[in-house]
Amino acid sequence: MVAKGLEGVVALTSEISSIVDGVLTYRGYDIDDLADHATFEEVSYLLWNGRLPSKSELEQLKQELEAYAALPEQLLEQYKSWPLDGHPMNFLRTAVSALSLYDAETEDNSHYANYRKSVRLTAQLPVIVAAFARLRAGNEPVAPKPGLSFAANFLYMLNGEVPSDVAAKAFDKALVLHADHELNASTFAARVTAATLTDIYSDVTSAIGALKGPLHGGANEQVMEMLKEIDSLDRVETYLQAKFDNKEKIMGFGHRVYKDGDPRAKHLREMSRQLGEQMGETKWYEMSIKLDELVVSQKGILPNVDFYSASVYNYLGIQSDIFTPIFAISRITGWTAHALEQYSNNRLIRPRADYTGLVNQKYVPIEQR
Ligand SMILES: CC(=O)SCCNC(=O)CCNC(=O)[C@H](O)C(C)(C)COP(=O)(O)OP(=O)(O)OC[C@H]1O[C@@H](n2cnc3c(N)ncnc32)[C@H](O)[C@@H]1OP(=O)(O)O
Ligand SMILES: O=C([O-])CC(=O)C(=O)O
Repeated sequence: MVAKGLEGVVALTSEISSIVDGVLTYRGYDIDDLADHATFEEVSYLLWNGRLPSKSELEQLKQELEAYAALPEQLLEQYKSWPLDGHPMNFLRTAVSALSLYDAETEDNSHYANYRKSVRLTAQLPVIVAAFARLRAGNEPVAPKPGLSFAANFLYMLNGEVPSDVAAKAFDKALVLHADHELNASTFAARVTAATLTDIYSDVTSAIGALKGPLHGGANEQVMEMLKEIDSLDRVETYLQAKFDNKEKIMGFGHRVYKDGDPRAKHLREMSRQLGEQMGETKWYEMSIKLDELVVSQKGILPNVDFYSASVYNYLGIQSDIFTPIFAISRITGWTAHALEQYSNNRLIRPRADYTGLVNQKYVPIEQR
């Protein structure tokens, strides 16, 4: 029996995050609790180490994140010669792969070296994404500002201005909500890669490639494109009806594991409402609410994490093709925590396929074909 899409298959054990009866936990902490109280730096430490940091451990992590953020100067120079008109996820995937060439520890698969690389990658991903966004707009990259939180620093490097407290807090919460999610497709890709005992840059490169797809992390960008295409509240119904008639999927809805709703969506919905009100531009929030009500009432399918994150990032002034890279900036902590776990108790991941192709073929010389 083939489990198409591996639905319901338990492929491995993990102590990192769990989804049971619609409740998501990181290391045993309910996502609602973490979203309301924890910072992204604390959550990163939690995912990697299995416990919340003490004050001094958190301080040390913050210092490491600041110290590791600088990209190799040569690589930063090279970025300027790379094509900047492609998708930012292609740039990010290539940039992470290129980083492996500049790291003396790339081939060191000891736990401590891989832990250091996890922190380094977490520090460097936002720098890469912000540098890309600025270079393609014809601006010079902005170096990270010591003393800012991880979330505030990304917005600072992107826009060249220290963000408001409201924006930095909202972004921090979005990062917390996206940090890990059990055996989602990109994390599975990272673990399959790690299970060959290759290096952690390879694991993350695989994961970025998997996250980019519109059925996974790429959906947040598609949601914003949909909102922009609809563009006004009174067009939502007609737009949706046409989608339903054409049997097209509505981006940001549905989930392989959650059938009664994604616990992260309510936080993002509330953030979208608050940001919309604060900015005096509730249109994107109101359209999202209407889409949500109609998809739920007509199809019984609920919004996932990608749905309200789109309007949240849009309210924060971020361009829609940077949404999925932002997902990666957060999920890098989950990917690397899973890679560390995989290396610590490894077995090659190699399932079987049920062969349904031709049989008994005989080679025919090319002249006779
Ligand atoms: C961070 C994340 O990765 S969250 C997910 C982000 N992806 C999206 O938002 C893309 C839109 N959603 C989807 O494509 C799917 O719901 C997925 C990929 C998330 C889950 O896929 P699966 O578990 O394989 O469910 P599947 O695609 O088989 O859907 C089951 C049924 O619900 C329908 N359905 C699922 N999602 C949607 C949707 N967004 N819009 C309309 N119908 C949908 C399917 O058409 C299918 O109907 P059928 O049984 O009549 O054929
Ligand atoms: O778990 C999944 O299939 C997708 C998801 O929601 C995530 O990666 O956050």
